[in-house]
Amino acid sequence: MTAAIAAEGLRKRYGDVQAVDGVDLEVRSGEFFGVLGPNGAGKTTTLEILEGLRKPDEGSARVLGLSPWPRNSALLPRIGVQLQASAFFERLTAREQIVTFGSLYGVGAARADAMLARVGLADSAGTAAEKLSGGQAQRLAIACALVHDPELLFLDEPTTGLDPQARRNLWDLLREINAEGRTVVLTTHYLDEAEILCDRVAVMDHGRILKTDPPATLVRELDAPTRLTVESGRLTADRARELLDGSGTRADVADDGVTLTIATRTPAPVLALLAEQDALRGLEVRGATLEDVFLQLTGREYRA
Ligand SMILES: Nc1ncnc2c1ncn2[C@@H]1O[C@H](COP(=O)(O)OP(=O)(O)OP(=O)(O)O)[C@@H](O)[C@H]1O
Repeated sequence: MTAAIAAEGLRKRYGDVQAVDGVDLEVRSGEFFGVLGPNGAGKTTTLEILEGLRKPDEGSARVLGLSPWPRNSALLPRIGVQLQASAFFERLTAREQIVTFGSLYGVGAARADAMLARVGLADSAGTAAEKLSGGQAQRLAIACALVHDPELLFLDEPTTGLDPQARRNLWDLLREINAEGRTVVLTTHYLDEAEILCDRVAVMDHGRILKTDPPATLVRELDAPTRLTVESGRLTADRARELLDGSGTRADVADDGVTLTIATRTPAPVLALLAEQDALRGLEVRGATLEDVFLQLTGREYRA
């Protein structure tokens, strides 16, 4: 199968800032691919190069088998780029926005209406774009990016600033768009978003991709212990250690006076012990997450 995107050695510098510093990237056709990194990691610049909006200083890219730079008129109808909500035309309603975008691609009003319904905005068709909520504006931006039925959709931080419910609703929409067979490339600085949505994630920091893998593989390869936490008080850390040692269970035990934390690679006997000691109050079990992956790859805590 041909790759939807193949890029090698991309570099882009703005003055003193090396925004993109040697990025290699391959996105498979039909994939939901995430570029994850903190602010300033170089995600947007990388996307802009792939979208044909910026010329890289170095490196080469093929998008749907074509070179995106110089701006390629054979490529533009095949890709959708989600604009920032601030890029809407002034004083047009939601429907007028999407009809206008559609007309740029020779798409009729019926398709524009269908897309409004598709993103759940049929009831807001007559609302001025600047009066839409944050989540609605993002949906309209996605509808505009899809109006010409592109094969490949680029989304730059589509859920930034949305409340949790609006984010979840948007995730459902993005999953559906991908399930229709479209390749989706998304940048995000939300670890949970990358973990939930993406088939594969490229972890990016300081202009470089540190690792690319399915989220579950990134987490599994860490081989991090499971953390079990319960309320302090029922079982002291010393007693927990003694009992765990006695049963040959390897674990690190800590108690900060509020929470007893037991980190172990064999959670089953630890759970059994906590149950035996009637010390399960407030139990939480937490495996490694992409946050731990980022910490391991960069040596720093993740700060979006
Ligand atoms: N047009 C520009 N001129 C100068 N510097 C820029 C420009 N665009 C981005 N930068 C700088 O390049 C670096 C990478 O920016 P970029 O926007 O690509 O990162 P990002 O990962 O998308 O971050 P964010 O999540 O904040 O958008 C940052 O240090 C940024 O300040």
